[in-house]
Amino acid sequence: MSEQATNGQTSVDEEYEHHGGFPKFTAATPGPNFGPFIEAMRTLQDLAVSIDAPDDVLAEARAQAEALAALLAPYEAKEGEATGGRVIGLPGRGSLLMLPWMIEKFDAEGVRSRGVFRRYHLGGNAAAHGGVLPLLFDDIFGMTVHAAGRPISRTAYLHINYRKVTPLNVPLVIEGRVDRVEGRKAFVSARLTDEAGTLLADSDALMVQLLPGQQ
Ligand SMILES: CCCCCCCCCCCC(=O)SCCNC(=O)CCNC(=O)[C@H](O)C(C)(C)COP(=O)(O)OP(=O)(O)OC[C@H]1O[C@@H](n2cnc3c(N)ncnc32)[C@H](O)[C@@H]1OP(=O)(O)O
Repeated sequence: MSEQATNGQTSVDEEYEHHGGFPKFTAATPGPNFGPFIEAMRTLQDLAVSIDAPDDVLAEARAQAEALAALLAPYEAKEGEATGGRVIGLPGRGSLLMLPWMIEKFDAEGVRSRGVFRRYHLGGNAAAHGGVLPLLFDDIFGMTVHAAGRPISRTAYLHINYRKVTPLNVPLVIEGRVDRVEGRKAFVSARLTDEAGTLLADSDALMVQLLPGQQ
């Protein structure tokens, strides 16, 4: 992406053109411990939602968790500067919020990502919580419009058809594409399938490019 004006300053127009009113994000290149740290945090989330432990074990876990929070608190950084969410080579771009999936394809034809829903995504009956799927679809749509060369846009609506229950810990694939563009509006769609191609959910959404200066 070309972000610099000829005088070395990022022009407002260029900033808007590429970021659509969102904060400017640049890729982060953390040290080798960041990825394993985030993965360990996900394992903790899996355990936090699934354990049935005695209270003395919980007392020790609480103490260790509070110590870890105290260790990290001095390093809290603002949006756009925190490492999480800016590491393209890590699952979920290194964000604990995002699904820990890896991008396989990112171009104007569309975006494809692959991964699993984990124990901490459990809704009921061994299936993913229905509220987690919009997060996956919304993020793939955000990436899809960006990969198509449009500024990062804001989701106006997002509709999901839940076709089959979404299993945990089974490799799945999501593919998104831009179906049509009308000025500021990009109409996008995506399909979530298993590796055999069985459709689990599909979605369509409207992504609206922000106007200059729009909050
Ligand atoms: C590698 C890095 C990648 C990084 C990738 C990571 C990116 C993640 C991206 C995540 C994206 C998000 O989740 S964003 C967060 C969730 N979304 C939001 O919070 C959006 C909140 N809503 C808004 O801000 C606003 O309503 C907007 C911006 C969507 C639209 O407001 P506006 O700018 O005033 O425009 P407005 O005139 O109302 O609408 C523009 C056109 O869209 C149509 N329109 C607007 N809303 C709707 C609607 N719900 N359903 C139908 N049509 C609609 C209007 O009719 C109009 O059509 P016409 O008359 O012109 O034909």
